Amino acid sequence: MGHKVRVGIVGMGQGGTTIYKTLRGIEQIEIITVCDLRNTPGMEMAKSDGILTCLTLDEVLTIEALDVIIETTGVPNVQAQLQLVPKTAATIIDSQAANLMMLIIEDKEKLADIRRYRGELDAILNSVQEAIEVASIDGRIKYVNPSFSRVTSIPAGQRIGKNIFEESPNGALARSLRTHEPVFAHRALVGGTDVEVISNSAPIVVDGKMEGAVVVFQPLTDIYKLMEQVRTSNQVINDLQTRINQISTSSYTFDDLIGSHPEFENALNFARQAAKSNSTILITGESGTGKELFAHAIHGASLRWDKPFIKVNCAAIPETLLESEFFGHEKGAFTGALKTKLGKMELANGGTIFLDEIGDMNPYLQAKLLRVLQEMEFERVGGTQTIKVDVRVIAATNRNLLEMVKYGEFREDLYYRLNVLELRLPPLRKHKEDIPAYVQSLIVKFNRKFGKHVTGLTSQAEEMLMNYHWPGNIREIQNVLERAMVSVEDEIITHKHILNLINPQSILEKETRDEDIIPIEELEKQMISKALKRYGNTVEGKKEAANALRISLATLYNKLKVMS
Ligand SMILES: Nc1ncnc2c1ncn2[C@@H]1O[C@H](COP(=O)(O)OP(=O)(O)OP(=O)(O)O)[C@@H](O)[C@H]1O
Repeated sequence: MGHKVRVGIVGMGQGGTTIYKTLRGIEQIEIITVCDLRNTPGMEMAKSDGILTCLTLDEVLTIEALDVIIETTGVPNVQAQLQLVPKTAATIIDSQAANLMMLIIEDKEKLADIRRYRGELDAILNSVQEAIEVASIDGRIKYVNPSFSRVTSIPAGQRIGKNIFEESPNGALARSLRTHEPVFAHRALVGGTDVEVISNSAPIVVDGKMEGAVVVFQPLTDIYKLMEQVRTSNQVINDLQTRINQISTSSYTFDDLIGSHPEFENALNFARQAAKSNSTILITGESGTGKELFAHAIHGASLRWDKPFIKVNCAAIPETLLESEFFGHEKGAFTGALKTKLGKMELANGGTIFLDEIGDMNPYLQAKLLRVLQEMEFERVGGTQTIKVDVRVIAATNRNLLEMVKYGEFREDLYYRLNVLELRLPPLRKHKEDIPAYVQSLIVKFNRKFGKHVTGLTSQAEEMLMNYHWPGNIREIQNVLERAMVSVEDEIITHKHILNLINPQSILEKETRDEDIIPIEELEKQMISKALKRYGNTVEGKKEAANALRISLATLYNKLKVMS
């Protein structure tokens, strides 16, 4: 390689600086000096590059062996002085020639800029998921990005050069070209394909003149996929929410149980003992005697207190769902089983499952439950994997299971499995002495709820409550008190507030005490109304009532006719 061309630049304004910047990147050129009487940014730059800087042309001219001096000042004096430099010493490029040089350089720089933009744009267009297509104002397709080909399966080569008015005359792009307006959320098939897309298009305007248009679109399937993902995520959130709701660590303790009558005390003591063991407990008692409350308290006092307490109301779940409620199901186990779902048994793992209304469980499930109680293992509906759990079972019922066993309505083996420890809760009428304490606690509770200041009840009202039969037990006394508290205006509840709230028929029933002898006919009436109260006045209820009374349904209807 020959020797480098040694250059000096006179005038380091904008032009000189541009020339400087360009020349310094060229390997065959060595910039020896730059010159300007002002300290321009170009001078600064050269200084920091380690180039000799001069303030006057004279200084430049003292430097020997410059091959070329580029003059960019355009100042006549300077030009004149330079003309005197002998051609053999250095070639002078004057300001005109330098201007020309600058124009060429600037153009080259612009081109480089454009190339850079183009590179960036290509990278963007190639990386977006959306399909992009550009057409010129006459409809000629000029560009499609790779996503366009992915979405439509049309290779770029088969699309570019064609006319959009022929290919997709009703698409958003053609429409924007026709109307000169943007188009939003246009749903259509991409021309010649069955790909449904949703597109947005806009005119391309250069210097106020529309030169073409661009369309951006996504296949609906992509959007559906996204929606599907959103739906699945929502499902997960919902599942977790229900799980959180289901997993209630029990909220009641033995301290919440009011009552000091010996019969109630016995139940309490028994329950406290039972809480310490892991044995299955069967809680029996009429409706509203506090079976659920006891179950909570037992769990709360057991070693499992910090683990889940899961309640299943065996009567409330439709029979078809009961099995999946209990054992969960695998995805696709049946129509509608879109996701794998954990059953209550799995949710209760480590804790306690409370099987309320166990007497209402269907025979098929009774058999399944028996196996779970024996082995503590089961399979999800539609699943093959055996799942092992450690769950304490507390069951409750207001029905006479032993009797149901006798009549084949409840599995005997299951009954004995459940009835390891039996906690019998006395009906309220058996521990009436506890009524004043209940009432007092309810008054406190409802004062808070209704913002009242009731202090108690008259002795006549209290006597009325004591004499009542309370078929609905504590739940009923709660309802009666709540309604009385709504109507009371003073601080004392009187018998008038209560009179209409309790069922006089029950007082009548109460009056025939156990030891009284009453006419058989009367007893029959009482038994029939008791049975109907228990099973309900519906056709189904009457069937069950007839069953329990051991008479045919027809006989029951006859007797009811006579009674009314
Ligand atoms: N000993 C008690 N002290 C205070 N409140 C009680 C007591 N027993 C029950 N209760 C309250 O009485 C209501 C009924 O109790 P719970 O739901 O436990 O009865 P249950 O026997 O499970 O009834 P069912 O068989 O109808 O489901 C609840 O509001 C409960 O808090």
